[in-house]
Amino acid sequence: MRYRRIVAKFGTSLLTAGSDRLDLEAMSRLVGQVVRLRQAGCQVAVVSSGAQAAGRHRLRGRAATMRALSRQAIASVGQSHLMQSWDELFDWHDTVVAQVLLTRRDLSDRLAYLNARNTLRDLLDAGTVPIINENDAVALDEVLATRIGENDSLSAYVANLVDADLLVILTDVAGLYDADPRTNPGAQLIRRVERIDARIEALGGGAHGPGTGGMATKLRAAHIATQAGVDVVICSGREPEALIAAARGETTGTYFPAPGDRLESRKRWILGNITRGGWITVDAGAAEALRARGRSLLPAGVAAVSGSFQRGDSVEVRDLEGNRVAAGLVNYSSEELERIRGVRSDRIAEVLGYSYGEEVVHRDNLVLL
Ligand SMILES: Nc1ncnc2c1ncn2[C@@H]1O[C@H](COP(=O)(O)OP(=O)(O)O)[C@@H](O)[C@H]1O
Ligand SMILES: N[C@@H](CCC(=O)OP(=O)(O)O)C(=O)O
Repeated sequence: MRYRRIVAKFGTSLLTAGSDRLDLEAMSRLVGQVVRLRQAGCQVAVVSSGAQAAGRHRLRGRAATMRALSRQAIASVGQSHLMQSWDELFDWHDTVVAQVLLTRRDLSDRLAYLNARNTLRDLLDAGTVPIINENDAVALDEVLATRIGENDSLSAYVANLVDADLLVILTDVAGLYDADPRTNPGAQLIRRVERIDARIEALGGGAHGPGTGGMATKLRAAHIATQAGVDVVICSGREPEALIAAARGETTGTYFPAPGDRLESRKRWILGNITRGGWITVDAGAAEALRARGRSLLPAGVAAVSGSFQRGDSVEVRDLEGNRVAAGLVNYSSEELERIRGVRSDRIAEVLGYSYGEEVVHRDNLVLL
């Protein structure tokens, strides 16, 4: 496979296959592909829509209950059915799934963001398939800031969150056309988009069926993800091997290559956001481990903590002479680090009463200066 860590987004229109309920056959074909990717050594996180559709179907024949419930409440009814279906289908392949429900607030709050990221990475590293949806029940419409509102954008945020190499948005059309193919029979499929500019954005129409955002929100998602260095494919999930083909770099849909590489954009972010609040001084052994051996920074190598910073900040690392060694995203605040500096990693939980992992800065989140 060309890509290793993949986020696959399944839209309502695909999961219901044009009906008014979840289509287990369509879902099981997707499951088969995810399992094969896992066997090929890929990590796959799924963003699954379909809770509202499943909820409406569950409540069919109960008109009064349906009328009394908001869309969010209907999604809560459907989410458990949706998850049960995924769980059973993956279980046939001896694959464990995990439900993760997110809101916009979880992505904008730094602590929640880091916790979600750690949980998702743990789930992927352990070989499970996280299945993510928006937590519709608490993502209130009235409080606009807490709701993403559609899963195309959510899938782009998740791709960033787990540091994916590829985001595949699987839907019920073959990809991006130069006009909405439902209303323009002569519309042509666009195979590759180098830059999502206003001309491309103008092509994205809305949804006609059970879907929420249509092509417009898929293009927005593609823009978010490619800017962060993640390649994106929009393709038809009805094609039997669509997800596998995308992971091989051979999609028959629309391919959006990211303009820069993922690491570069991440490094740019780390370097552009170094906090002025404080810095970490490391001993000679740790400085050498970072500079020459590409290692993570562990608490045992931390000699001193200066100033104040929060978990998740980009913090400068200096050697005992005060020379700059690196900058990186810290897993511990300055207060926590003060308590665990010099301590062996396996004793972090004993000292703090909890642990955010054995590294102060993971090498993936570190840039040498
Ligand atoms: N330029 C376009 N190219 C392809 N599809 C388009 C375009 N503009 C609008 N669409 C519509 O977008 C729909 C897919 O979005 P949507 O129904 O929200 O799917 P999903 O449920 O997978 O998110 C297609 O069925 C199509 O009618
Ligand atoms: N959380 C909602 C997501 C709705 C949504 O974004 O649908 P879609 O446009 O089909 O991906 C649900 O599960 O129904």
